Amino acid sequence: MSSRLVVVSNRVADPRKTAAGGLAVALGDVLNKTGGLWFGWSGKVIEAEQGGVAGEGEVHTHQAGAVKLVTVDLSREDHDAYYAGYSNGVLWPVFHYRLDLADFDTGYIAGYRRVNQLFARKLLPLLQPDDIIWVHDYHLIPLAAELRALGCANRIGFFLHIPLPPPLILAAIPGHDWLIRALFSFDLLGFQSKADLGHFTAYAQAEAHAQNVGEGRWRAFNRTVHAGAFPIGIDVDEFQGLAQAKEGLDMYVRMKEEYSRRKLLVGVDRLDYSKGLPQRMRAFRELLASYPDTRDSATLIQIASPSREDVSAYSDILHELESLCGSINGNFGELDWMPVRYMHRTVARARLPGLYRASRVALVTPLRDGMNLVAKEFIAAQDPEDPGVLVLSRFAGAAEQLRDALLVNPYDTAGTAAAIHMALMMPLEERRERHQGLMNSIRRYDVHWWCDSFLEVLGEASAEESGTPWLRL
Ligand SMILES: O=P(O)(O)OC[C@H]1O[C@H](O[C@H]2O[C@H](CO)[C@@H](O)[C@H](O)[C@H]2O)[C@H](O)[C@@H](O)[C@@H]1O
Ligand SMILES: O=c1ccn([C@@H]2O[C@H](COP(=O)(O)OP(=O)(O)O)[C@@H](O)[C@H]2O)c(=O)[nH]1
Repeated sequence: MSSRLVVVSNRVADPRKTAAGGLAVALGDVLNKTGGLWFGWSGKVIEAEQGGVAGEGEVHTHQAGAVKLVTVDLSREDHDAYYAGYSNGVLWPVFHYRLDLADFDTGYIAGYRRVNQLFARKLLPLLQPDDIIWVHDYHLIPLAAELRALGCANRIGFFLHIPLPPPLILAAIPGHDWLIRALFSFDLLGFQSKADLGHFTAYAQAEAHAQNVGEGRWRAFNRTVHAGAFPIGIDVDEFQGLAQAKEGLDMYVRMKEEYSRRKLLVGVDRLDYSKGLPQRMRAFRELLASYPDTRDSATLIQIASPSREDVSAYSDILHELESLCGSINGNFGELDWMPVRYMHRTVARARLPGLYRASRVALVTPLRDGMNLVAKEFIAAQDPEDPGVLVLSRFAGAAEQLRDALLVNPYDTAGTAAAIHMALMMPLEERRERHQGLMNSIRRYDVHWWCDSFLEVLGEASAEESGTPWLRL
């Protein structure tokens, strides 16, 4: 591809360093290879007494290997309305089917628009005419429309990393029509799964009266947009390399020694209500209660990395989880065995492959998840001769691809406990067969496939076909 790639996302990270959160990890992998420009929020919030004025952000430029990182600071007011407020207080819960947790009655939308306009203003002067722009995630749905309003005629694609719910859930958002109209300013829309794509096309037809004008092409508001499912993957070789590097090997050896008498289960998640952590703990408690052979032998290491602590639903889940872990250890623990080891901390990504490889079972049981890269990392890190078993929620985007995992309904406590027990007892031959099937899938649909196939379709979308770029919001 000769055009330069310009990636825009809320979260930007030095691609040579590790980051918690699947989006930053995946984009770091992609940009490390292609080079280009990565634009987004600096992660810095400027308080009013430091001169933080709503709408104005200082721009920082930093060369990180082949990637030019350009980031903008946000004022406290903008950050609170755009990130904590509209993105994570409205869009995140609704897109994860949690209308009960959404904070609709707010003025957040003004801050959300203000930051998208700020991003458009700061990005526009950095663009070259044949740049391909790839915008990521729910924080930036109106960005193409704002760029178009400033005269940007570049090809612009959008990838949604989180689920898209069915039309009647989406329609609960005040101004949902405005959001979906904004999507039509892009040339290509990518979703994580066929289910999410189906929800978009159902919404587009029912609410926006979109017409299907060819394979994957939808016309509404005088614009034609392509839409497709592009499930994100991982860089399998890079992850396996981490497993073989010193830190990965040290971790593996330490875990194997420490748990030589036990079967290790592992969970690695941001502490987010979408990840189903309390439900997982209840299933683990049910396992210990109903399958006595697991007592004194199964140990669950749960890493819950801190996330979005300024949104109240996140502090509620922390207390619930801590109390469940405490009661499981209190009720089932012995002097020489604690069933749950819980850490509220981010663990460096380089240490995870060793932990995954030493574990017999991974519990990836979100109530909803766009994809879930931890599931794929766990598979990549296994020893094919003696692999662990993946217990995976049917509500993770990854479940559409990873059919050889043990698929569970995380709301069904007894059913999930039974699946965990089956995973712990699974004979070697079946573990190998399932692992082989899972490896084939993550290798075929890896992060390079994701990036190449998205950019190929975006490259084919022509300006004439997309129609007038000046879609007014
Ligand atoms: O940036 P944060 O608010 O700290 O949150 C971290 C990221 O969480 C979400 O990740 C999603 O993208 C993953 C990769 O596609 C996917 O596997 C996972 O299922 C999603 O939850 C969020 O979408 C990102 O924007 C955040 O950066
Ligand atoms: O303590 C942690 C927790 C998570 N991760 C990484 O963060 C990403 C999480 O991505 P996923 O798609 O599973 O979920 P998200 O957090 O993006 O919703 C994975 O690459 C994990 O290896 C990490 O490095 N350290």
